[in-house]
Amino acid sequence: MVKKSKDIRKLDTDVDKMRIRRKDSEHLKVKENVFDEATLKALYDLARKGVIESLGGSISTGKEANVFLAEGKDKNIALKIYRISSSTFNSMDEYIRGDPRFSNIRHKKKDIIFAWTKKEYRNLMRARECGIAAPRPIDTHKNILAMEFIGEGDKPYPLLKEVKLSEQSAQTIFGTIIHYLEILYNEAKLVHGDLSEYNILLDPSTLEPYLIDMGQSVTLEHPSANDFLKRDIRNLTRHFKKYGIQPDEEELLRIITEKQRNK
Ligand SMILES: Nc1ncnc2c1ncn2[C@@H]1O[C@H](COP(=O)(O)OP(=O)(O)OP(=O)(O)O)[C@@H](O)[C@H]1O
Ligand SMILES: [Mg+2]
Repeated sequence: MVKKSKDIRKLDTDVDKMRIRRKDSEHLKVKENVFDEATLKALYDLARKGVIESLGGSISTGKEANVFLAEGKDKNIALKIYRISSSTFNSMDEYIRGDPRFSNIRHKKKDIIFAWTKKEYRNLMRARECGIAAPRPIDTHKNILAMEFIGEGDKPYPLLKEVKLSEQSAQTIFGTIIHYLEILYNEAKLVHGDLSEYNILLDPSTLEPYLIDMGQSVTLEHPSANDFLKRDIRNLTRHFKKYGIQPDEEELLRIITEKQRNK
């Protein structure tokens, strides 16, 4: 039998704590369908590499992925684990097909999910490199993305959706987000593609908005990039309307895309 390192044994205990029952040495029955055998193996790999020291609690259970708090090298990290049995993977396929960076992947379900996870890693990296506030990606392996934890202590920052703002703060935050969209478009050459009050975390003390959930973000060559951008703008203006912010969506689109059009 392969000897397990201390860290991995610790991970084992943590996984047990999360009510994963060991059926036999080969099969592990999982809570909420998160840790199938391949995912567990991927978690072990990341533990062996020193990326994960222990697993914390669940932060979120989404349509395609679960997010967990984890302990990384002397700091908290967020682990986004895409479900291999995701039912919405057909829509992932659609986003990846139009993206030239992924033209050579075999279109097998698992490969698509792994490519999607890598895509989120790269998108976050590109956004960060251009100065956008977004979680710093730490590592990606199979269906797991390890990234900087955006929060205070063990508590993630609230979603923009959950925060009640003064009109003045709302105006500032809206301005920052539009500025980020412009940088994302012109420098990172990306469109977020699922931007809304659900995919922005807000630092309550500095009011810095962090863009998250960039798996579906596409490069400008994607045939639907401009439609996605229009939708992102529409979602944002819809949310900010309650603070009396009512910009012309066409005008925002023009501002964000201006530099590219003049090239
Ligand atoms: N880096 C992070 N730090 C802290 N909390 C995070 C981080 N990333 C995600 N979260 C939390 O987890 C939630 C879900 O994350 P995210 O939006 O990326 O996935 P999702 O919406 O479940 O994705 P999908 O809809 O594609 O399944 C977020 O709303 C946020 O509360
Ligand atoms: Mg989300």
